Amino acid sequence: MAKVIKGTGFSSVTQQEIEILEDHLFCINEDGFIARRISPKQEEYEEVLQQALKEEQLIELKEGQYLLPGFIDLHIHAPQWAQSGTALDLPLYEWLNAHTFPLEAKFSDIAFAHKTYHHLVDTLLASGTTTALYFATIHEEASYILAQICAEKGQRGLIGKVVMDAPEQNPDYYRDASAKEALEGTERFIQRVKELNAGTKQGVYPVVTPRFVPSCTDSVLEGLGKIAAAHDMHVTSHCSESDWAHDHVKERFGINDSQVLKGFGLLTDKAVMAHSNFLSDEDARTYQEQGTAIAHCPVSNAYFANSVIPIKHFSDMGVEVGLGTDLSGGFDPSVYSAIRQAVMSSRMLEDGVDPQKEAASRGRAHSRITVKEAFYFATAGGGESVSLPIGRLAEGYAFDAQIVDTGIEDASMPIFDGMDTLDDIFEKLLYLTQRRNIVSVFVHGQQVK
Ligand SMILES: Nc1nc2[nH]cnc2c(=O)[nH]1
Repeated sequence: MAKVIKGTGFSSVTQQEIEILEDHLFCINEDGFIARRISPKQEEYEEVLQQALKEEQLIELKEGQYLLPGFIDLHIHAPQWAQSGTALDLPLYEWLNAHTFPLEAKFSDIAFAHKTYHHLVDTLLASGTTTALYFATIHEEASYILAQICAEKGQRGLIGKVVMDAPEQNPDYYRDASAKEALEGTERFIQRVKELNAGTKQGVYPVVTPRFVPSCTDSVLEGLGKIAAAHDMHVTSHCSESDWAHDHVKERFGINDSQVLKGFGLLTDKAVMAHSNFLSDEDARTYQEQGTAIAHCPVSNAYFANSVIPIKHFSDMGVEVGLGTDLSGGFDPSVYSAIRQAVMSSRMLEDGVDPQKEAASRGRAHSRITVKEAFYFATAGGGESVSLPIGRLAEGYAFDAQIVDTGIEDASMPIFDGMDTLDDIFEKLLYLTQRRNIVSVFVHGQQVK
């Protein structure tokens, strides 16, 4: 073994159920995977513990520290980190044109890309995000720099060079010159990131990334579908996010966003579609059949979605679900915030929000999710969505983890006199953890914080 971690951890079994791994040994092999998970009841516990001590491989959690899987952010716009926390009073379409496209255009400047992306990846790792599915920009060099920074700093990155070639929907100063150039650039980017990945332990992956249907011509969508199939690539995009985006696609094609994406070969089992708020049941069944996942972005949805997604309903239909921060439509880089908002938004959908209405007709029944379900989305669900063995503290999974210290000075949690069960502590961890509480982070067995 390369490392043995001793401590109490929490990991999802199903969406509703977690396992509490009290005082377990997590044995990490040279390849960065959890080779063995040993409970104190097992015979070999003491022997493995003593051996790890002797070989100086033991990392022992202190009193008040707990182990959680690293979080998976399924939807984040890396360049938008530079404007996080601003401009959220505008609707999506105006926000894109007035703020976001001008900002993203600046990533033709390599020095600016370096500065922003270093800062972002450090921030995410410090916040417990061990895997991120990124939108970069249309620029090949800046997008590649993001992949290099993930590789260097040890974050598992899935990185999309954004494609947006439709002249009517994108400004002249920020769009692909033609479908042909966009497709050639995507092919080159895929090859370069694949080569980079060959020397990277935790994995960096190129992703086919049409920004969203409104910003793409038919020919580029068709070409991207072919590239995704030819290279068996991850795919990501936005789908049916707001009234405007959803209706725009319906007017152009006469069918829903998701059916358009499917027609172009972009709804695959390695596809992750951000938002997906306005899916019909038929669309959700298509996701389920195709193995396509929803990146649920509850913070950003509060600003741009014009609705609350019935995430419980879609998840019960068997659609894979993970969480996204959606920087900077969402202002907070922490997946903890996404977990909290996912629970709160689902409660508001269930109860309804207009006090002028009768309670019985105010909300949508059976919509709430628990914090355990939101934790599942942030970990195991995210792993399933990108078809990688990540998101659980279980044998055969990559050791991606965060150690949370509940007693850290200035951020200690209200845990007194042995009153709390480990179930209570799990909930407190999810609701009260701040960045300062996250004292160590591991990706693929390597300590990165
Ligand atoms: N939230 C969000 N939605 C989009 N739709 C197209 N582009 C974007 C974006 O950058 N953010």
